[in-house]
Parts: sequence; C-alpha cells; structure tokens
Amino acid sequence: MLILVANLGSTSFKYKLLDMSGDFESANASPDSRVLARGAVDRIGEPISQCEVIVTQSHQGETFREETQMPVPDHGVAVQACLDQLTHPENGCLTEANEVAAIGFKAVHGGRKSGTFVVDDEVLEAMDEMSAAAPAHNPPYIAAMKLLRQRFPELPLVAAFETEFHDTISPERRTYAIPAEWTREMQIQKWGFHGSSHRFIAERAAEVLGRDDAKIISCHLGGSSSLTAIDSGKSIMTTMGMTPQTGVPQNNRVGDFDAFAIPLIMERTSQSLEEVLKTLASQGGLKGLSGGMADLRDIESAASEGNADAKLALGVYTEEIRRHLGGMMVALGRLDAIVFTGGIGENSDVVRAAVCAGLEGFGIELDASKNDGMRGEGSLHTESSKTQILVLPTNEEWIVAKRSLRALAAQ
Ligand SMILES: Nc1ncnc2c1ncn2[C@@H]1O[C@H](COP(=O)(O)OP(=O)(O)O)[C@@H](O)[C@H]1O
Ligand SMILES: CC(=O)OP(=O)(O)O
Ligand SMILES: [Mg+2]
Repeated sequence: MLILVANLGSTSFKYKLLDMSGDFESANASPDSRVLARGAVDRIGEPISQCEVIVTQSHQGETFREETQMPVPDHGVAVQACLDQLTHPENGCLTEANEVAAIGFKAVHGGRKSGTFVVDDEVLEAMDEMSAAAPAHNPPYIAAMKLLRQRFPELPLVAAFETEFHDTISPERRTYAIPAEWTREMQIQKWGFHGSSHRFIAERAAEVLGRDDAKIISCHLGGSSSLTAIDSGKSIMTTMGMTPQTGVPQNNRVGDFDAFAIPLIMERTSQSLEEVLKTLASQGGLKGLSGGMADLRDIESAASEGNADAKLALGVYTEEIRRHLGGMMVALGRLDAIVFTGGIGENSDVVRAAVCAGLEGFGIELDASKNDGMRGEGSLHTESSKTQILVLPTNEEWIVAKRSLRALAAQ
C-alpha cells in the first residue's frame, strides 16, 4: 500500500512516497527501506529555490536523482511539481497518481480538531477557523488539499495535526493566565506544534538510549523552531503556544512577545492591528532581528563577517532556546538527552555549540571536536557528560504515514 506524505514547512516543501505494506508498527519496521521516492524544495518564495528529487526505483528500474535551482514562488507550485515528477513517464515511479492509497498531510492547526482525520468539509472548516492563528501554515495546506481533492476526488486525504502529540500536557502547563471562560469556551490555550517531529524523536531516542523511560528535550530547530520536554515518550511541556508564532524566534515570525506592546506600536506607526500582526508574523523573528535574513545559513555567514545585527539575531535565538531548555530541565527533574533535529538542529554546529555553552555544571558537556561539521545521526557529548547530546535527523513523514493508515483503518 502506497502513501504519499506532504510536508509543507514554513520555508520548504518535502514529500515522501512510502510503501507501507506489511507490519509498519513493529520496532524493526525500517522506515528508510520503504521510501520509493522523496523530494524537497528549500527556500520557497525566495528568488531561487533549491529542489532535490530522488526516485529509488523509476519506471526504467533505475534510481533517478536530480538537483535543480529555480524559483518556486509558493507551495501550490511545489505540490504540482511533485505530482508531475512522480508520474513522469521515464523518471517517475507511478503510472497514475491514483496508484497511491492516500495522501497524508503534516497539517498544522485544526484547533478543535486535534488528532488525525480523513479530510472532509468539517476538517477544512476547522483549519480555516485557525488560518488567522497560523497564517504561514494553514492557508497553503488548505489550498493544497482543495487542489488535490478536485484533481483526485476518489483519493482519501488525511490530516495528521501537529498539535496531537501535545494532548498529554497537563492543564498547569497548557493554560494561559486569562479569564477562565476564554480557555473553556474558546480553547485559547497552549496547543504546541511540530508534534510529528517530536514524536519521531521520542521514538528514535528511546531506541538509541535503549530505554522507554528516558527524559529528553527535543530541540526541533528549522524554519520554525520549538523545544519539547518528553518523559517516557510523552510530551509534558513545549515552547509554542496558541499559535506557531510563539516560543523561540522563528524564521520570520516573532516568537514570545508582550501583547501590550501592540497598542503602542499601532499608535506610533499609525498602523492598523492587521498591519502590525502581519509584520510580526512575516517580518519578525530572525528576519526582523538581522535586517532581512530569514535563513540561518545567511545569518551565520554574515555574523562570521562581523555583521552586528546578524550576531545579535544568533544571540537572541540561542538565548531563547536556552531559557526554555532551563525551564524544561526543571520540569523533567533529570535529563538523559538533549536531541537536536530540524534543518538548523541537524546542520548548524554554531547553534548547537551556543546552546550547550557553559552547561558543564549541570552535567551537560559538548565535545567540540564531535560537534564541528557533524551531520546525520550521531552523538556530541564527552565521555564524562551525564546528559547525552544527540543529533537525530527527523522523519516527520514516517509518523504522518503511520498515523494516516491508522485513521483510514478506523473509518
Ligand atoms: N547547513 C545549514 N546550516 C545552517 N542552517 C541550515 C542549514 N541547512 C538548512 N538550515 C536551516 O534550516 C531551515 C529549514 O529547516 P526545515 O526544518 O527543513 O524547514 P521548515 O521549517 O520549512 O520545515 C532553513 O531555513 C535554514 O535556516
Ligand atoms: C509549525 C510547523 O509545522 O512548522 P514548520 O512546518 O515551519 O516546520
Ligand atoms: Mg518543518
């Protein structure tokens, strides 16, 4: 049974076509060997996007790999290019898109619909209600789902919402200090996001550490970044709140911010509430701090050349990560591992070193020689470190595929 998983990130589009036949629930289900094709478009919306496609077995029976650079203005163009690639007469691996049993989406905010659901009008409506709360994420997902529903009306679409993994967080850690009826009646609360990634890290870290009762902090750092404290496989605390604009600074979204600064900004800039919110959700975060650079690769290179704004952006970003790390260590009471994942966590030794700096007194010791240039799965701690420091590449698509199949079976 083939499942196509669509992952529309804030800066990227990634997809995997997975063969989910046989037992995919067991520990040796081997996610990598099930990938028939995968592709990624990086730097969506920038003048030049990087596109990579790998088809493990094409119609010609051979592996096909292509890397191109071209403008990909939005996620709609990326989804269309993915379907064209998969059904390409020579280099694709599907004769028709209908050979796929379902398309699973790493959907972001369903508000009242937190879980994994076959997409119907009610799911789309719930996502639409949350579009103002997740402006960078929900509109492209809704557009992609509507496009695919129109093109392939027989093909089930499944939405695995990012909030689901955080359903285990206690009321004390998910409730804002606001009038109680706002929480009860409107569910204004800390939902948390990146659930597929943090769940994958919980599963993989348990395998790597060889224990099911591990206490870990999963640092998913990418276009969007969030940390989650995980105890025995369950989320107990996370950094994003009601919306994916909160927590640590995001690529171009503000992160934690004092709501009472907003009326002052409106007064002094003569901007409407909508204009100020749009700025906070598209010109804030790393982009706002650095004077226009939303991608950490650009910020790192500008900072190394002495650019003061870029240095400050890096400093604010890593200090915010450390602030949350400290709170999570207290919530967990013991820390077996810090895990770095996501585009930044998996690739940036600069960020990993800054996050772990000076934590030796807590038993967290980074080995600089292991960290420098480290990519792929591996460990970065010294022999005497009490806490392990790991890099585990995330696999959100694997979690979405598994959850999508369960939702289809439960229908
Ligand atoms: N080699 C690298 N060094 C530093 N940062 C990187 C590197 N490669 C990717 N990144 C960062 O990772 C981000 C993408 O992360 P990812 O988790 O894939 O994105 P998304 O949030 O779109 O799902 C990029 O915006 C970039 O900031
Ligand atoms: C919140 C979320 O899913 O973020 P992103 O897709 O940008 O990583
Ligand atoms: Mg992502």
